Order: sequence, then C-alpha cells, then structure tokens
Amino acid sequence: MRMRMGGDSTVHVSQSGTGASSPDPTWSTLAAQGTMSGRRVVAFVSADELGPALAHLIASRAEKALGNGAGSFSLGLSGGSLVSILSKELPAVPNLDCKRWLVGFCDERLVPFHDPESTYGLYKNQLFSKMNIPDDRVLTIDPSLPVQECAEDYANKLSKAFDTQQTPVFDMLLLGMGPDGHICSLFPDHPLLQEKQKTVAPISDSPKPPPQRVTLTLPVVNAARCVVFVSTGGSKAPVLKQVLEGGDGPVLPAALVAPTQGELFWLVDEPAAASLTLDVERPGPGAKL
Ligand SMILES: O=C1O[C@H](COP(=O)(O)O)[C@@H](O)[C@H](O)[C@H]1O
Repeated sequence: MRMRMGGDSTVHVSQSGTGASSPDPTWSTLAAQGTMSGRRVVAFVSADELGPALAHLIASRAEKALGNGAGSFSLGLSGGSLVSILSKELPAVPNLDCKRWLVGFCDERLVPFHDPESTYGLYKNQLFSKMNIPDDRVLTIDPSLPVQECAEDYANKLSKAFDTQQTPVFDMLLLGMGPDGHICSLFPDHPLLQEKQKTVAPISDSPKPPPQRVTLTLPVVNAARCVVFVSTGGSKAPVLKQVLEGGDGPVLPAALVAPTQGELFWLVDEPAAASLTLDVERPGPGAKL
C-alpha cells in the first residue's frame, strides 16, 4: 500500500501482519496502527550519512515550530547510541540557535548525573556544552529521589513546562530501539506498556541495567508531532524486520509507536536494513528529509 504524506514524499506502508499474540485487544489495535499508518523508512549507506540528515531534520522541525509562532521547540532525547550521533552532528549544523528549545528525556536511568550511565550526564558533557540551550530549558530528573517520586517529579516538570495537566505534546521525540525491541524504558511484555493514565512512569525491574529508571509512557510518545527512530548496525536487523514487517513473534514495544497525528520516521543504516523486504527510501549523498 502506498500513501501520500507531507508534500511529494511517497510513503510505503507495510500491511503485513503483526503476529500479535497478546489477549489484550488494545495491543493488537495499537500494533495495527503501527503497521498501517504512514511512516517513512529511510535507509542510509552508513551512520555517517544518517547523522547529518538527522541533524537537518531536527533543525528543520525546530525552524517550523518556532516559525509557527510557538514559544519553543520541544525535543525529547533518548540515550544509548543516539548520544554520540547527536553530539557529533547537531553542533555541526550552521547557525543553529537553540535558545528557545525545550529539551526533555524520553527516559532516564536513576543514577547520579556523574555516573557514566546517566543519559543527561552524557549529553551535558558531549552535546549541551557545545550548544546554546539555556540550562533552565533542559528538563532533568532529580536522581536523588526514590524512583516513584522521581517519576512524579519529572511528570510535574513536564506539566509545568508544557503548561498542561493533560498529555504533553512534544514537537519531536528521538527514539532508539534496543535489540529486544524496547523503546524509552518500555520493555517487551512489561506491564508499563499498558499504562494509559500516567505521562511518566517509574520502573524498578528494567531488564537492561541499571534496573531503576523513569520513562515517558506510550500515550506521550504517540501524542508527539514527530517521532524519529534511529537504528543502526547489523545487530538491529532481525528486530527491525520484526517491528516493521511483523511476523510470528510477539508485538514489540517499538511496534506500538504510531503517532496519532504526527509524523513517524525510521532512519536506519544499510546493515540494520539488511533483512527488510518492504520498500524503503534510499536517499543520495547529502539528501535532506
Ligand atoms: O537503555 C536504553 O536503550 C535504548 C536503545 O539504545 P541503543 O543504544 O540500542 O540505541 C535507548 O533508546 C534508551 O534511551 C536507553 O535508556
């Protein structure tokens, strides 16, 4: 099935089954949205080509948000491999003015900021130090709190910053995907995947260390105006195929991402895309999304 979205971009949408095996009907509904809604799957020769395109996409959405008269451009960051990609590519964007950016975290590990596992700590040292984002425009967790209170505190910070008691709507969320299909700190088969009320949830039994984390919930992810997955490396090929094309396995968290009104991009490199049979965009060198 082909859909037209946003200008002249042809979007190829997989209709393959999801292999949903959960008895909860909301899983299959969400998973169906995930495979049926418009999305752009874009494969780059390598992460070196992907990085600049990602940085340009972020800059263009920031310009669009701020140009529409909004007071800020809200961006949610994930950790893991995204830290080094963004830290290399965003400072290289010419004349990028981040004074009106509002930066939050899709998830965070409950460790002190100086701990090498702290996502904020890594971004602070590797990225924020090179950009003019005001410190008070970066929404962090308070790692001194117990995990439950930490999640509530972070949810309150989001409510205040977005001036809403409802679901905050980020202009853009950047997501990674673990080899098990997890996103944020939402892991396969975990009860947090069913969370509908909270915007931020605590988790104390993360299968990936460290065990204590806080995470945005799926309703927040799916409310964003633009969600961008970044997935690179051959180790991601099997899970990428399962998430994008379905199959007999369980519905993975990444397959539950289907922004209700926003854009969805999957930016991958060729090693990650190696097993895909669906149509993907393959932009030439220097192409902008
Ligand atoms: O633990 C985490 O892992 C995911 C995926 O990381 P990646 O290195 O495989 O890209 C990341 O998105 C998340 O923020 C992080 O807490």
